[in-house]
Amino acid sequence: MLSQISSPDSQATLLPVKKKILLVEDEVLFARAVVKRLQKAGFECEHAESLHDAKLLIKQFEPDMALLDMRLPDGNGLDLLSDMIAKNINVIVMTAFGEVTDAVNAIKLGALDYLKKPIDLEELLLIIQKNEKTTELQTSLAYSRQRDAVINESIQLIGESAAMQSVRQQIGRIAQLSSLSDAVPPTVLITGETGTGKDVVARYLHASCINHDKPFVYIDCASLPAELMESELFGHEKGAFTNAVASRPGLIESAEDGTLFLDEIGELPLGLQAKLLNVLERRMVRRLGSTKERPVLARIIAATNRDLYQMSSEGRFRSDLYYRLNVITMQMPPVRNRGQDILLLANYFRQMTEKRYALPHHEFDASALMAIQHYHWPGNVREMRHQISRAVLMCTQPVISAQALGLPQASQVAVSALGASDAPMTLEDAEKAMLLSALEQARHNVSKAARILGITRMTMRYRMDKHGISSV
Ligand SMILES: Nc1ncnc2c1ncn2[C@@H]1O[C@H](COP(=O)(O)OP(=O)(O)OP(=O)(O)O)[C@@H](O)[C@H]1O
Repeated sequence: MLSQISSPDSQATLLPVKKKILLVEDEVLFARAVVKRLQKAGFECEHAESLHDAKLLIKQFEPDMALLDMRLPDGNGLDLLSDMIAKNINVIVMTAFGEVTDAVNAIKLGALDYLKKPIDLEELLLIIQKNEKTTELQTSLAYSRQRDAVINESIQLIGESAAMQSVRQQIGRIAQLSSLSDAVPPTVLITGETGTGKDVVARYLHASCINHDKPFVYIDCASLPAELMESELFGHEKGAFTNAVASRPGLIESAEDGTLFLDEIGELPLGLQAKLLNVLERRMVRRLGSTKERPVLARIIAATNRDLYQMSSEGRFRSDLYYRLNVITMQMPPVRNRGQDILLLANYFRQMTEKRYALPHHEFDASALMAIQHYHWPGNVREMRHQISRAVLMCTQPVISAQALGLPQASQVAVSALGASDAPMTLEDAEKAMLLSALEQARHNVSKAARILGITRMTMRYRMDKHGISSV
C-alpha cells in the first residue's frame, strides 16, 4: 500500500532494531543509490544482482524485507517470491513500464506492494516504512502494540486555540465513553485541509482510549491500487482467485478491537463504498471467497480534505455512507486561523529539530515571527514543520530571520494572486492555483514543486491527478 508519511527519517528512528533489507536488482548504479539512501535512513542493506546471489543472501543475511526486481539476468523475480514469502520476508516488487500484470501477480502471491520504475528514492523510502508499519500490525501483534505505544507516546497535539481545545475536549469525551461501555464505538469523521493534523488527531484519539494497546491500522484510500483494494481491505481465503496461495486477513480484520483509520476516504471507489457501508452497518466482514462472517469490533475513524457533503450531492460519494460516517465530526481548522497556535507550533518544530540533531538553541527574530504569523501556510502544519526544520538545519547563526526562513515564493505569489482576485474562489480552485504556481516556479519538475509546497512528491502527484494537471 502506498501512503504519505511526512518524515521518513523520524519514523525510522522509532524502530527498535535495525531492519535488514535485501535489494535484488541488476541495475548497479540504481542499486548503489538505493543502498546508500536506505543505509542513511537507518536500515541494514545488502544487494544481489541475480536470483542466484539473492538465494545465497537470503540464507546468510536473513533479511526482514526484500525489494525485488522482476527482470533479472537469470530469471524472473516472481520465481523467488514464494520462497521469500515462506521465509516471512516482506517483499516489495519493482516493475518496469508495461509489467503491471507481473505486479498484480506478485501481490496475489503475497508481495506487500509494487513500485513502477523509474523509482523516486524518497517515495521508495516512504513505501518501505509504510509497509513495514502495516506488516508489523498484521503479523506481529505483540510487537505492533509495543511499537504503537512508542508512537503514541510521541504524539504531540500542539495548540491552545479555542478550536484545538474543542478537538481535545471531543477526544477526551470519546475516550471517556470508550471506558464506560463495551458498546461498538461511534464512527469519527475528521475533516480539514491537507496537513492540518487529521492523522495526528486519529492517533491521539486511539492513544487516549482504553484500547490503546490494540492495533492502530492505517489505510490510505487514495493510494491503494484499485485492483487490490478489495482483497487488501477484506482479506481473502486460499484459492479465492488465481494465485491466492494462502488465506490472508484483510486490514479491517487486522484492526481487531483497536482502531481502523481510513485516510482520504473521499477517494474510495463507489463500489467499495457500498461494501464499506455494509461493514459499518452490520459490523461484520467476510473475506473474499469465504462464507464465514467475522465481527468487526474496531473503532472506525475516517478522514478527508474533501467536502463529502458536496461530493454526495454530486453523486461522487454515497450519501448513506456519508451519514453513517458523520456520527461525530471533528473539523481541523487551517493553521492560518489558529491565532497564537502558529507561534506555538513554530517554536515546537524549532525545538524538535534542535533536539533531534543536537543543535544549539535558535531564536526567531522579529522579521521571522512576523513572516510566520502572516504567511498563508497552504500546506498547514506539515508545511510549517518542513520550513522550520529546514531553516533550523541550514541556519548557522543563533538567530533565524525571515530571509533564513525562506517561505516559498511560489506559494506567496499564489496567495497574493488569490487575494488580488475579486471573484470568489473555492478551496479546490485555490489548491489548483497553488499547484500550478509551484510547478511553474519549479519548471515543471514535480519533486521540486512538491518541495516548494512542503509536501511529498507522492502527495503532489496525487493532487495533480485530482486537478487534471499533467506534468508536461
Ligand atoms: N497540532 C499538531 N501538533 C504537532 N504536530 C502536528 C499537529 N498537527 C499536525 N502536525 C504535524 O504536521 C504534519 C502533518 O500532519 P497530518 O499528517 O496529521 O496532516 P493531515 O491533515 O492528515 O494531512 P493530509 O490531509 O495531507 O493527509 C505531521 O508531521 C504532524 O506530525
